[in-house]
Amino acid sequence: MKILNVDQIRALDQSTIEHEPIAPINLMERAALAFVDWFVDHFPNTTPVKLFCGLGNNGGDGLAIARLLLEREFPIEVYVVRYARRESDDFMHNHRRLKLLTENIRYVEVAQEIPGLRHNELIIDAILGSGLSRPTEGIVKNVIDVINRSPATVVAVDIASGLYVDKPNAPSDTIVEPDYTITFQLPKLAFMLPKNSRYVGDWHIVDIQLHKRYIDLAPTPYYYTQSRDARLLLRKRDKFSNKGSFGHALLMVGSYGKMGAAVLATKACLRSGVGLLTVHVPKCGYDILQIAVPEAMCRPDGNPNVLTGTPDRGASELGSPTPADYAVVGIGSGIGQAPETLDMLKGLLKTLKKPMVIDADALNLLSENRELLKQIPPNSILTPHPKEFERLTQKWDNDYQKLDILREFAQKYRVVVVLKGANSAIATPDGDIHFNSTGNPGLSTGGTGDVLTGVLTALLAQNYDSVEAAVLGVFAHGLAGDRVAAKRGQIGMVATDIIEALRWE
Ligand SMILES: NC(=O)C1=CN([C@@H]2O[C@H](COP(=O)(O)OP(=O)(O)OC[C@H]3O[C@@H](n4cnc5c(N)ncnc54)[C@H](OP(=O)(O)O)[C@@H]3O)[C@@H](O)[C@H]2O)[C@@H](O)CC1
Ligand SMILES: [K+]
Repeated sequence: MKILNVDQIRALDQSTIEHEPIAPINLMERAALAFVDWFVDHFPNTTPVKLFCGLGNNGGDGLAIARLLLEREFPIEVYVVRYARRESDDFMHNHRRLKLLTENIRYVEVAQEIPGLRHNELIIDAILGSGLSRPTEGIVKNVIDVINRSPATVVAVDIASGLYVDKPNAPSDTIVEPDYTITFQLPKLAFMLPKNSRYVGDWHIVDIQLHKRYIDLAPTPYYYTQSRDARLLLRKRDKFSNKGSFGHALLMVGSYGKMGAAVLATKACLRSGVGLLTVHVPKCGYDILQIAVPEAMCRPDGNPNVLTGTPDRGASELGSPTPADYAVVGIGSGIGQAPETLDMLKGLLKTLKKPMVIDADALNLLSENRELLKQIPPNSILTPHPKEFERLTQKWDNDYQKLDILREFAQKYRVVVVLKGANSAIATPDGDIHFNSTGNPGLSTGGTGDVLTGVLTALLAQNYDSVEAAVLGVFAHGLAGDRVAAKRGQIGMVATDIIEALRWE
């Protein structure tokens, strides 16, 4: 699903009006109805509602919502925040319609006119929407402060008042902190960014049938991966396939004390459809791996504790293939940062041409030796968490700058970068960024990154292209986390649960 910028959202509105065609006021009615459908599904009509609206079209939506909720017998009070003298046409229209139904519309121009808010009430925030052009101030700021201090549940219409759709707010900006945001048609870039989470809450999209062709043609670097997007990427298995059809992967993982990471990556790789899997581990990990995962072949390193890349004498794999002989190499989980391991990584980068998966300590080794970055095979997938990415690049002032740095890095080195976190951001060599929709805070626990490395290695081995593998793998990994959370909660979740919950249909 695409994420459009604020100018495109405005143009989409116009395009819908012209092409459907539909009168603007009827489009506003459609938006209000879609909001109300969600609302009545979530709150009983005994809940007292206070609705705050501004004077533009977000406020117009609010007035239409107020009328529709009154018709559904919600006890609702409407407060028009009069920050200016100019109302939009559709605001005026809905104001007239609402007045036919109720006298109970109040106007807030000074702080004394702001009502008290109680915990059993619901607040609907329709003060400012995507038309925000400057920081909130004066009476708008006062109202937002009162809303944010109140214990009431807050639902924002389209976007929290005071939050920009696609550019950074200043730390000093006053912005509504909603429990829910019900947004029209498309997700907004602001919703994807970690620092905005308190200004977004739990967000949901409602479909208001905006012009589909405009959306299809609109250029954008930003995408949001939902279930149907992921399903389109997933391939079915051919009836006549065999294990050779799904690639032979090599994982180079583990070190003394970190063999758990190796086992997790191995199991996840096998649970993600790889045809054959060889795992190169330091010699100390040989028994561990063979016992823990009988499905994988093991290539013990000559070194007892860390990876050097040189197999132990007597390692019995047929014809002793080199890493370049495998369909894909996944490297990093639990490998540590020993000098011998760095030498191994340097050697691999010199010889490997096919995309690799690079994670964890392999990324830390790269950040200590940035001259190696340009040797990474094109279309490799790197999976840093924000701290690892900062070490690879630089500090950022805000989440938008982080996206710029992410995009530039992926383009410069022609790699796919999975920046892990809530709404993991996947940057492609072409400059696109795909935000993931699955996953939950339960995934913030040791070993889940190793699981992802295994998943991505398996997908590359099966010949998914790197962007598809990253988008699909990250989605499936997060979805597995959501399944575990639904079954046993977020707090007790461990990485092994994620592996068990992976599904590929
Ligand atoms: N697009 C769509 O697809 C659909 C959109 N719909 C709805 O329309 C909403 C967008 O409406 P909108 O464009 O009228 O802007 P809105 O946010 O109501 O602001 C009003 C005006 O306030 C002003 N202003 C700006 N910042 C300010 C500040 N800090 N303090 C005070 N004033 C400030 C600014 O005017 P300015 O002063 O900059 O000229 C601005 O124009 C959208 O969120 C959705 O709810 C749906 O109905 C149907 C489908
Ligand atoms: K709003």
